[in-house]
Amino acid sequence: MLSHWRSSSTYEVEGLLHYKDLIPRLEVALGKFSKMDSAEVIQPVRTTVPLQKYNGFLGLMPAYLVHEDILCTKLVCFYKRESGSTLPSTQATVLLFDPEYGNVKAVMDGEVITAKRTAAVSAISAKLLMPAKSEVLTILGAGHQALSHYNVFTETFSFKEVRVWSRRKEMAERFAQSTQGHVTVWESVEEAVNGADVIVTVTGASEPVLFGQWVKPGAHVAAVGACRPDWRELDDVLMRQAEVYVDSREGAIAESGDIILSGAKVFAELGEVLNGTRPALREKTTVFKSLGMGIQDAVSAKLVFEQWKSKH
Ligand SMILES: NC(=O)c1ccc[n+]([C@@H]2O[C@H](COP(=O)([O-])OP(=O)(O)OC[C@H]3O[C@@H](n4cnc5c(N)ncnc54)[C@H](O)[C@@H]3O)[C@@H](O)[C@H]2O)c1
Ligand SMILES: O=C(O)[C@@H]1CCCCN1
Repeated sequence: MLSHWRSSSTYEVEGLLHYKDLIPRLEVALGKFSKMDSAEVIQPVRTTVPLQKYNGFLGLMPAYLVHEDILCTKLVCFYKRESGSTLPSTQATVLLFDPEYGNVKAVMDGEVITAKRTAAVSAISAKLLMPAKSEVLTILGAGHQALSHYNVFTETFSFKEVRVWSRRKEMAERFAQSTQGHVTVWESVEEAVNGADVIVTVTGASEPVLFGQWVKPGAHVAAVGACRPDWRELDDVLMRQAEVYVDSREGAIAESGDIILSGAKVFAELGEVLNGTRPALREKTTVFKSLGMGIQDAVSAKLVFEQWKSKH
């Protein structure tokens, strides 16, 4: 049984979860979810307990994939941190159950799972929706998600140029150094996204940082931050001019400030595109609004557990 904690388990999970295994399983799970058949997938919208005093929330994210027999929940705390804070913004633990007996089979660190499965789903969105000839990738934000997105996007696609912007330039510089200089640092969001084919927003912002007037027509935006109904990363212009895709419609209309406050219509779930029931409008400007789903943690946890068992 995996029952280690924090740093050692982060390290352990890191070595057991690989994008090449994760991406196909996430595609299958997203497709099943979008069939809206409770005989296949049961995943309520995440329950959130606001921690106003600390500018954060506790999220409970249970899911059951019936045929795969994966019963799982993630417990995640997320905080909006002041610039310069050294406290972590996300801490998470994933519990994998034996669905027949109800016992917990494994307790694993959820930070790597959260980082990798979120980035992998953004990569799936880009595979489906980015312009056919995409050369420039811009990442807004320079934290954990920025790194996992950089890793999976450069592993999966061949961009000629990767740019980063962060609200603190030194963090963007540190990020660029960690990639051995394969990323260029930009002073302003407007300059960083100028001409970009793919833009990943992975900030802790609660007000828009990316404005539609700066985005090249036809570009694809994977919008990963702003996970509360009153938080924004994207402005109304972008939300209204783009075709909006989501991971879960139900989650998006309950939790996404970018969707709720702009009044933008959701065009499709990624799973609907994967199932062939809604089109991938690659030639249009597209936004994939990611909120994160329990099924994504569940398939990741199963993979980690399988890999761990094969080594013990
Ligand atoms: N969609 C999902 O499934 C999912 C999963 C995990 C995290 N997230 C979200 O992704 C975002 C990034 O998470 P992370 O783990 O990389 O966090 P992190 O704390 O490691 O990094 C956050 C980055 O955002 C920047 N930032 C913070 N506040 C900002 C502001 N007001 N304006 C501009 N930049 C700001 C920070 O400087 C840092 O570069 C968060 O909003 C988090 O809620 C989404
Ligand atoms: O789906 C998730 O895991 C994250 C947790 C933090 C806030 C946003 N969503």
